[in-house]
Amino acid sequence: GHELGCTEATRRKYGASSEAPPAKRRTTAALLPAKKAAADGTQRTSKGKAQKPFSPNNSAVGVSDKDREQKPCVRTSSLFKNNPEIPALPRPVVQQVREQVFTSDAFHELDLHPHLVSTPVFSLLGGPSVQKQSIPALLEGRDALVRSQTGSGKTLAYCIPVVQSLQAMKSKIQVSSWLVPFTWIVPGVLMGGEKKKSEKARLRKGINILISTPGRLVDHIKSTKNLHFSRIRWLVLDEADRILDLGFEKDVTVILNAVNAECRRRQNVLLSATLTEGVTRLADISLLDPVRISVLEEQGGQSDPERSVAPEGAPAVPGGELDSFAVPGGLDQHATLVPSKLRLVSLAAFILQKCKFEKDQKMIVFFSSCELVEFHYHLFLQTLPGGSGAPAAGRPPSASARLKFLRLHGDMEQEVTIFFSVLKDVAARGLDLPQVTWIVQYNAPSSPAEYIHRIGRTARIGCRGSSLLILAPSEAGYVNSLASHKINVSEIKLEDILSVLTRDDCFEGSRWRPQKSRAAGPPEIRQRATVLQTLFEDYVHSSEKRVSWAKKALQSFIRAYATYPRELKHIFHVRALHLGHVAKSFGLRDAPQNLSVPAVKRRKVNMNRPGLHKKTPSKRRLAEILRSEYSSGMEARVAKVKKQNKHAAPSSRPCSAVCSGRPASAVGKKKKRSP
Ligand SMILES: Nc1ncnc2c1ncn2[C@@H]1O[C@H](COP(=O)(O)OP(=O)(O)OP(=O)(O)O)[C@@H](O)[C@H]1O
Repeated sequence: GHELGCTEATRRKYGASSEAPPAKRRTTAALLPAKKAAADGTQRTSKGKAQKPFSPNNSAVGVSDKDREQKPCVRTSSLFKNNPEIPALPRPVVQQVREQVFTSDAFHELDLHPHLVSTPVFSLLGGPSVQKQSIPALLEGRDALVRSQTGSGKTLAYCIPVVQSLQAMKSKIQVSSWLVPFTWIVPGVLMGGEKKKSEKARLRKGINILISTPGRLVDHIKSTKNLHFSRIRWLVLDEADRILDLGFEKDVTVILNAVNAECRRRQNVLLSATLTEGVTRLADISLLDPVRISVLEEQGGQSDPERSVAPEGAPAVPGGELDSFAVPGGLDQHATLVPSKLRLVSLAAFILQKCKFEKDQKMIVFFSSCELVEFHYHLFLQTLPGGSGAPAAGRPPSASARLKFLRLHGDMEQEVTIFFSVLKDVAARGLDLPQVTWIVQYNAPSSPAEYIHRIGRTARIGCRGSSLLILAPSEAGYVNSLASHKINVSEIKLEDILSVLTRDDCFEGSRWRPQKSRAAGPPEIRQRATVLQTLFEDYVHSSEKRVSWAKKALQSFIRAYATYPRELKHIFHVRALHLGHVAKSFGLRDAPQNLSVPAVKRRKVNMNRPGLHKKTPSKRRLAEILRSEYSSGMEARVAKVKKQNKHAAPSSRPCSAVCSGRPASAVGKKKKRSP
C-alpha cells in the first residue's frame, strides 16, 4: 500500500466484494491524499476534471513520466467492482479440420516454362499442396474449385497456369517491366483508387491480366466502351467467400453475365479459404464440370487428399467439408473473457506483453469500425509507455523497447497518402503483412468466415502464429458458435494478461525502483491496472474535444454491435451491454447521456445476411464495403459515397490496426489481391 501512497479508502475500494451495490464514483479528492494533491499542483473539480489544461507539448506521450510519478494515487473508480461473474469458457470437443499445406513433390515434374520454375519460391520448398494439385489440373484446361486454408499459397496456384498459358500466346500487345522476363504480359488493376479516366486509358491500351474489385469492374462494364471480353481465356474468382460476405454477389452475377455474353469458351477458377453455401452456389453458376481441389489431411480415411473430379450434377464441394473451416496447423487460437470495464486495460496489457516485453512480435488488432481504429491508435500512441518518442531514461532495458503503431482502415484519405509516400513501391501494389505473430480480435467478427480470414493473417505458408479473441463474459457462447464450424480455441485467463503490468514499472504509481523482491499478487495487478486505466481516463478527460472523441468512438462501437446477424443476436445483443461499463473501456468516467441506442437498432445493417443487397440501399452497402478491411481506403474520396457514409448506420465491421515491436518499415510487402 505505501508504495502507491494510497489511503485506506483506496485499499477498501480494491477489496470490495463484487456483490456490493454499485458504488458512486469517488472524486479525486477522496482518493488522492491532500499532500500529494498539493504536490502535483493539479486541483481537481468535484467532477474529477483537471483544471490545469492539458498541453500535448508537456510530453511526447501525452501523459508524461513526470506526471505519472507525481500522481502516485489512482483516482479511477471501481475497475474491479460490480463486474459480471466470468463464466468458464465453453470447451466443446472439436476435431479441427487439418490440411496438408506442403507436398514433398517437386515442381520440376510439371511442364512449366523454365523461367517460372526458376522463380525463387520454387527452390524454397517442395511446394504448397494446393499449387501441386491445382497447377496440373489448370494446365489441362479444366475449370477448378479450389478450397484451401488462408496463407496456403492459392494465389500462385492460379497465377502460374495463367502466366504459363499467356506466355505461349503469339500476339504481344505491349511491353511491361512487371513480369520480367515475360515482358509482353501486361497486368492492370481496376480498384477505384484512381480516376476512372486513367483506368479507361489503361484498358484502351490493352492488358492481358485484369485484376479488379467486383464493384469497380461492374462500373466499367456499364460505362467503358473499350472493355471487351470476347477474347478472355481465364476468369478467376479469388477470395470467393469474402466476395460474398461483403455483399458482392449481385456484382459477380453482372460480371458473369457480361463475360458469358461475349465469350463462352474459357477456363474458370474459383478459390476460397472457406466453403460456405454461398460459395458452392457461386461455383455452380460459374464453373463448368470443375475439378474440386482440397488439401484436407486424411481423417479416418474419409477424405481424399488428392484432387477429385466432381461427378456430373454433384454439388461442387471438395471433401464434403461444407461450413467446416480449416485453420493453419501452426496457428494457436485463444480466447479470453474480459468484463467490459476491463477491456481497454486488458488490450493495452496484452499489447505491452507481446510487443514490449517479447522480442520480434508483430500484432494486428482488429476492431469493428474505423472510428475504433482511430480512437485506439491515438490513445495508445499517446499513452502507452514506449508508444512514441524516445524511451524514457531510467527504465529497465526490457521496458524500453519502442512500440510502433500503424493504423489501417478504409476511411483513411490523408493517412493513405502519407503512407503511400513513405512506402510507395510497397503500398501501391497492395499490402501483405509478413511475419505477423499475433492476431487480436478486440471485437468479435460477425461470421466464422470473417474470423478465419482475420486469424489467417498469421501462420501463413507453414509459419507459426497465434490469435486472441477478446469476448465479454456474456459473449462466451460465441466459442460454441465457432466450434460448430470446427474452430477450436483455448482460454487465456484475464489475470494472465493483466499480470504483465507488474513487470512494467510505468504502472507502479510511484517512482521506479530497480528491483523489488515482493511477489506480484492479485492486489498489485489490480492496482496497476487501475493506474493504467487512470492514465487513459486522464488523457481522454484532459479536454472536451477528447471526451467527445471518445464518446463518438463509443457510439460507433454500439452501432457496430447492433449489426451482428440474427443468428448471433442471442450472444451479441446491444441491450445486453452495460453502457456505463462499456464507457469505461473508452476512457470515459461515466456513460454519456445521449447515446442513440434505439436509433441504431432501427438502422441496423447486417452484412452477412443473405440477400443483403436486396434489402439495403446499394449506396449504403457500398459505403460499408468501402470501409472494409479489403478496401484500399482510396475509394472514400468519392464525395457522394462519403456523404452516404456519414448517414450509414454502422461504419463497418472489419477494420484493423497494426502494432508491432519492430520498425514500421518491416510491415509491408507486395501483395496483389483480388477482389
Ligand atoms: N511455392 C511457394 N514457396 C514459397 N512461398 C510461397 C509459395 N507460394 C506462396 N508462397 C507465399 O506464401 C504466402 C501466402 O500465399 P497466398 O497469399 O497465395 O495465400 P492464400 O492461400 O491466397 O491466402 P489467403 O486465403 O489468406 O488470401 C505469400 O507470402 C506467398 O508469397
